[in-house]
Amino acid sequence: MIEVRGLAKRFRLPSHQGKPPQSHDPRGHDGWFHAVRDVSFRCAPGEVLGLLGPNGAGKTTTLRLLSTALKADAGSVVANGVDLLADPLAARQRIGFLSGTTGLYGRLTARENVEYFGRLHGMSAPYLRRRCDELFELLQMHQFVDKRADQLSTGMKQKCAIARAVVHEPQIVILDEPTTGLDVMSAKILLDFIASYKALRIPLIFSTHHLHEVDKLCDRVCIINHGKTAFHGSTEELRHLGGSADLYDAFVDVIKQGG
Ligand SMILES: Nc1ncnc2c1ncn2[C@@H]1O[C@H](COP(=O)(O)OP(=O)(O)OP(=O)(O)O)[C@@H](O)[C@H]1O
Repeated sequence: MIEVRGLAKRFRLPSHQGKPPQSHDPRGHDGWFHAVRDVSFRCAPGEVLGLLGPNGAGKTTTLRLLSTALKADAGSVVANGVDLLADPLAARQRIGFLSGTTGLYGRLTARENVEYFGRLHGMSAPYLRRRCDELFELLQMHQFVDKRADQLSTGMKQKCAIARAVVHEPQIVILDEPTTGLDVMSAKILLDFIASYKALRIPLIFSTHHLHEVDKLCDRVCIINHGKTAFHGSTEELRHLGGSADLYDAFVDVIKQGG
């Protein structure tokens, strides 16, 4: 179980920038931009949680706080009783994090990129080999696994980045917009891969703009608007929020209500 409570993060606005980045955005004041103001949600073993919200809502910042890539100003992230914000090393061992910004090593092959991260996590050679074979099979990477990363297509790179993020068999998986840039067949492989975590009873959190992915995969949803949790509940609760049983309508309602 991962439980996130009252997460907050602000960034200093450049001194020449009197106004917040979006002038209608209530988050910029006093020389700071409060990107994440109060985000709370939980994800239990066997659940997939979808993190939704308009562009700039604070999804990536929230996920970077969870992964300890950024230091939170307030709030807590507790996983199986361990306070991850207080113990970033424990967090990095427990969490597999796919970020939209971390590049692969271009001169290494896909296989070498994944193996390198496995070794950094202290995996033994036979265990690492077994785990890589399993991941390359699940993500259908065999055709390009020995190609240099700088020669891979966008979708191939994304699969490689995901394999790298979860090579150490983390207890919690966090993926920032994992299907971005993937064609239909690759997206299907990835969605099946995400779904497989339910059977493993490993909480998986992913951000997305695609409501059909939420419909297909998510047990639970957190909608962030202007840096705050505007909705948190089961996908079924969200679906019936507006009475139309349509996720698109419900999402729009939550955002229009100003969350
Ligand atoms: N390092 C930073 N310094 C200043 N502002 C930042 C920084 N990182 C993010 N922000 C601002 O915080 C807000 C939230 O950004 P974030 O990337 O978390 O949004 P998002 O919900 O992931 O958006 P998208 O759907 O477009 O990916 C944005 O207004 C962004 O400009």
